[in-house]
Amino acid sequence: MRIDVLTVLPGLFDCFLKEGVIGKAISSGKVEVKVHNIRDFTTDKHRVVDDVPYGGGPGMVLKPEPIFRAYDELTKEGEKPYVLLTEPWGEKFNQEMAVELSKKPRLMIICGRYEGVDERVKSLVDREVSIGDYVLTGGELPAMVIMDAVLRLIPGVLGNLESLRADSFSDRGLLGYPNYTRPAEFRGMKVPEVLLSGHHKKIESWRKEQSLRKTLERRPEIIENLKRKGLLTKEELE
Ligand SMILES: O[C@H]1NC=Nc2ccccc21
Repeated sequence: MRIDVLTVLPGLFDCFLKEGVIGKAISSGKVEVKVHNIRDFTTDKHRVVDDVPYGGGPGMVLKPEPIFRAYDELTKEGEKPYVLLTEPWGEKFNQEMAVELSKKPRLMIICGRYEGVDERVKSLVDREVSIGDYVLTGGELPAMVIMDAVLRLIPGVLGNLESLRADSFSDRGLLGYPNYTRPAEFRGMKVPEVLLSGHHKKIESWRKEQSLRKTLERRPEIIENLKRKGLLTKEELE
């Protein structure tokens, strides 16, 4: 997969693209992420990327020209990208959308900023996406959240597919089970015996029960939803 990011703050992405799972996925060539500074697509001396809103009002709006110039330049060759715009009022990002986006061969993420982008930019956009009902200073962190959730789903990026399978939100949206590692007892807190038993069937059913219990406790609507769709087995319903 290739992702092109358009932003006025490219420096915010430096660590994200170098460290951890994402950093390895890029350095190994499994995925390609290019961050572009919208300012590099201005033509005036002061490299202006924003301006005051027509009709008055607070703050600044990202101008259309530099973004369109960047889009034209970056789509001259190769597959047309599926274009996202990070917006406070966009469609709520979730695991389902992450799975859908992970299947696209090429993405472009335009990072919203200031009081937003000129409305005409949206003629380039396939999906306006928000990561939540709170207002951030810009769309760069949302772009990183989206890339993190999407890139980890690309085959080969996460070493052990098992951890992908056991993820929260991936087994029918149930929350994940509790995890423990050595030592078996720490400050008086013991690891549940079943996990030390080596009895895989018992461990599996304990984990399933913990996952159902945690989901019922914290996100009852997920259980209700699965019940309605008949996606819970008889044992799970007990
Ligand atoms: O993803 C959004 N969630 C919250 N705040 C934002 C601010 C700018 C762009 C995008 C978002």
